Amino acid sequence: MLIDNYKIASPNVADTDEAITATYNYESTDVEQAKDGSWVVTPTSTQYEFKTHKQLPKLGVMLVGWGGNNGSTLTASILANKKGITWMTKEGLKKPNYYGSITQASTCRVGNYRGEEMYVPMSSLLPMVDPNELVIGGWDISSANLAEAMQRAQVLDFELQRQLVPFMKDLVPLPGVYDQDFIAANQEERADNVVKGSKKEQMETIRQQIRDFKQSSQVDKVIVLWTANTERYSSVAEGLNDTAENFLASIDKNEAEVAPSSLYGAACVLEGVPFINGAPQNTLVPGLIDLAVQHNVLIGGDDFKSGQTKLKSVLVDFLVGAGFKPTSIVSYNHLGNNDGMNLSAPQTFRSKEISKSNVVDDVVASNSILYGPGEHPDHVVVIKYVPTVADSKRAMDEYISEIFMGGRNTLAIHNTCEDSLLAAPIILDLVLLAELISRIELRKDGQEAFRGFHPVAVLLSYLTKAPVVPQGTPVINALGKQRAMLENVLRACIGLQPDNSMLLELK
Ligand SMILES: NC(=O)c1ccc[n+]([C@@H]2O[C@H](COP(=O)([O-])OP(=O)(O)OC[C@H]3O[C@@H](n4cnc5c(N)ncnc54)[C@H](O)[C@@H]3O)[C@@H](O)[C@H]2O)c1
Ligand SMILES: O=P([O-])([O-])O[C@@H]1[C@@H](O)[C@H](O)[C@@H](O)[C@H](O)[C@@H]1O
Repeated sequence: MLIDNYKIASPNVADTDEAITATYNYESTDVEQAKDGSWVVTPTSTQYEFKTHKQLPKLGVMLVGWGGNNGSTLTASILANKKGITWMTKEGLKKPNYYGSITQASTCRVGNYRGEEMYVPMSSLLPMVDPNELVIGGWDISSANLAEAMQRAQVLDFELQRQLVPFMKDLVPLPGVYDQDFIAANQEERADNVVKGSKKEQMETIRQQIRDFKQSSQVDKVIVLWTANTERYSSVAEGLNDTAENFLASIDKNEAEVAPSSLYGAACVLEGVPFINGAPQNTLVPGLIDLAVQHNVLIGGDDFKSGQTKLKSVLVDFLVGAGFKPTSIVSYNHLGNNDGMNLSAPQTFRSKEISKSNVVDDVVASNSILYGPGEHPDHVVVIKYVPTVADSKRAMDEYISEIFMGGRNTLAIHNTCEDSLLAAPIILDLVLLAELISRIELRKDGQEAFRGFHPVAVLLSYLTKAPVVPQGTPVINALGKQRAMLENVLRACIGLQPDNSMLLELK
């Protein structure tokens, strides 16, 4: 049963007009190796205090690549939800929704009432910005307005598009920073709306555009998210982008190897604006991460985890967790949108191949019963550009696993859907959760001052194929663990322990 009108009755939770403050016992373990080589696992309990500020900002979102399939689809969908626009289709009347968003369409278990499992919307756990109130803007190297972009994307039903055109035709992307060396050559014909000048001048232009947007839209906060084309990887080198100082110096020196996406990231950090990378390239080079940490500005990424890879991070976790040994994973897909066209170039495909391939590493490494040192399933990723299917991506996967007594199990999966209808709600969650995270402070027992989370927003991992994590911390790709990490931190902020599924009270 779903309940959305509830309160937490706990002596450890104080809920005032300004903030929700919760004292929380964090139960974990400490693992040490004894002198004789044996291992000792010691349960630990650490007291944390969480403070979540409740004042919701008028939130502005600036999308890099606003005129793309994802950007135009998200903009259209928020307008349709906000205005309650319905549309007729051959299957009947359709209503707008936010399916595919965990904040807007998923629930969390809070307990059992007289034998019935009780759930609450994830969005009710802590005060969260209403997506219908977002103010959206952004950049695109294509000058097409958002109505033209929506039509170009061929994602939404015609009857819905027709009703949205009046609300979108006057939304025009800001000129973007374009460097043909970083995306496929086939994108050049699209690039009629670009910022000229040196890299330093381009970065300063982006900074000014952010300030202008904040001023003109009268928002309290801005979050910038990259949903522009996938770039090739940037080289990472000492003296180039290994530290904040070297990274900024490289921009000053107009260093060719500084990618447009990293320029947007630098502009955001210097403006104190969170920056999230929804594509697979290594935008967040070490120097940019260092800059974000120095300025304590939230950054996150990489690459929305939307469909084929999201399923992979569940399926391999299930197989290995069940004691089966995946030995071959082949992921093929074809799509016909501009993303697919951009990915038809080897250098941009390579960026995507990396993010789609590394997603099983944590699960494989978790089971040395199945996998010897350095052993890994065969893993192949293929992406082909087929214009006819447009945004309706066709994904075909084959998983072969060794099972009991020399047996073999083969799973063949076919998955078809508009890629942008998977990505748009993920963009929404990234933005809403990044804003929420920035309002949460915490302190550990005995520490005086509250502090924010580490600027590298590992809590966004559920939404990304290749989570960027603070240096020296593990990369978790298994979807269940990623979701648990996020939900349990939100639960801790209202004094609730993780839902451990033990149901001891019923046994
Ligand atoms: N399911 C998904 O759609 C999905 C999942 C994961 C990641 N992604 C990534 O999201 C990104 C967007 O996907 P899409 O389908 O919307 O692609 P798209 O090609 O339709 O949109 C990208 C937009 O970015 C613009 N652009 C390119 N370089 C720019 C720059 N430097 N500055 C400003 N604008 C720029 C392009 O003109 C285009 O309008 C891609 O990188 C894709 O790999 C998509
Ligand atoms: O579905 P998924 O693997 O999460 O991600 C998608 C890929 O399958 C597709 O090839 C690519 O074009 C999209 O940008 C997205 O990355």
